[in-house]
Amino acid sequence: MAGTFSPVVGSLVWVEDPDAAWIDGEVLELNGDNIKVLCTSGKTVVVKASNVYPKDAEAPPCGVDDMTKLAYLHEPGVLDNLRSRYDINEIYTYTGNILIAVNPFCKLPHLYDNHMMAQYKGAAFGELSPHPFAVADAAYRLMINEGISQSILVSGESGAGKTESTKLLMRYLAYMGGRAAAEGRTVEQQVLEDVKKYKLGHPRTFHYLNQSKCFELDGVDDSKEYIETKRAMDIVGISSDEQEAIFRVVAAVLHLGNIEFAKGKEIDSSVPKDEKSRFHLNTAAELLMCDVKALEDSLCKRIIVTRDETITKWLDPDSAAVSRDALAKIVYSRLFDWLVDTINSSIGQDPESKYLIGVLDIYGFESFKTNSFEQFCINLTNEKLQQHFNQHVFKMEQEEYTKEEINWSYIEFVDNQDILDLIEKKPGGIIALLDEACMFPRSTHETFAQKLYQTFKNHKRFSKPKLSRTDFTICHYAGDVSRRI
Ligand SMILES: Nc1ncnc2c1ncn2[C@@H]1O[C@H](COP(=O)(O)OP(=O)(O)OP(=O)(O)O)[C@@H](O)[C@H]1O
Repeated sequence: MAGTFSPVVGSLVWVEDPDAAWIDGEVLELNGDNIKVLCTSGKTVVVKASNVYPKDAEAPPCGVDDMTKLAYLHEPGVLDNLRSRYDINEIYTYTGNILIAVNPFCKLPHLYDNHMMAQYKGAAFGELSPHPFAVADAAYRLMINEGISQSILVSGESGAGKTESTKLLMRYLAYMGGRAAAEGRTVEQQVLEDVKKYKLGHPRTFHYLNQSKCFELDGVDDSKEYIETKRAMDIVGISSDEQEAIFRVVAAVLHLGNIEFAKGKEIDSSVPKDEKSRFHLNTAAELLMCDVKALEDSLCKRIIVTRDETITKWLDPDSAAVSRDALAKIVYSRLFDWLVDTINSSIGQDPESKYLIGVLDIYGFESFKTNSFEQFCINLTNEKLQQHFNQHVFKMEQEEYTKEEINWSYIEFVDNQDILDLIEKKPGGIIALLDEACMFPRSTHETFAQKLYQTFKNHKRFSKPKLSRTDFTICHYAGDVSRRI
């Protein structure tokens, strides 16, 4: 866009600013390739003509709810529109059928209540203010009326608010297909009964909860969240007996975490450390409905089954603590898996079903000073989705315009294919190099680092890299490769 725009004296423009990202101003002088701009901040800057973007003087001060209505759909125009809307507490904006959400970093309960869901039910897309409920409703209606499965992709950087948006989408879909919850006792009553039944106390007293030393968050009311969680479980059809079992298991995990061990009578053996540890052991067994001696043995002993015999080995206190944490993790993880299965079948996921709505909430793009291999994989997935998005949205839309004979100008977008090639292309791409390096012992890692350095150096986006070979650090030879660029 900047390339095709020829500013004249008096043009309103956007110029890049190191602090504010973009700042608007008026062109004062043109001098060959350079132009002088008087910014609204009062400062005058001289910039390359190819680096300024036109500003729409007629843009409404409160922004537009669908950015396809903008005169110029370029980065400063999009950001300015989102900021104008954010200033009037409008965090959602459409770009066609894409919903853009800006993280409000505060609770906005009035936006998401039952009344809101009722309003969006069946409303034509675009008729009401942009909202995740509108996206979910459109997907639901398309699936029901056209008999086509739907996908909703939620993407964005880490912490942008994807999971919150996903929860809203799921809440709306559950509302469309679920049933209402029954409320009885007051919030306080219910929370207190719980605390009592599961022998729980303040989070500060539980090892698994007190590591961060953060027990309260501004704007988060734990009792309300608890009731919300129970209500959500009611909505997806988890019975009260099952809910009771879920809370019992979670409480049991917390009690397990508080069992400490001391040396026992036998060599290298262990026993619960004191009365407090015994109390937590007994409560965990009670909540898990298992024999307390069997639970103690499972923590303090290891049974090794060989072809000929079964050997019981005592564990020392440190090993018993490891065994305790492993048990807590596996119980919690099984509970999680059970919840996913139960929710899927409760909300009617039927393996025979012809259609479905998939909601993908991916890990957000992350960039730290030192990135782990996991972050590298997360970022690759994001790059691949971006490529899919580019091809699907830009290509498809532009084909549609051509078909309809609509007068349009080609929309420029940054093609990230070169990044994907750098990572995935065979041979010579980072993954291929990693594969190669992981097959050989540590001694080959210097060669690997050299090849990786060369790959970056040859790459067009890094053709003048401010990199040195020591910027590539390789951790274990089993394939855990840390990347520092
Ligand atoms: N619509 C919203 N209303 C209120 N708070 C929000 C909203 N969206 C995001 N937040 C706040 O931002 C925080 C981070 O959001 P969230 O966990 O959804 O990010 P994410 O994009 O899923 O991050 P990651 O990729 O790291 O998982 C939330 O814990 C919440 O405090």
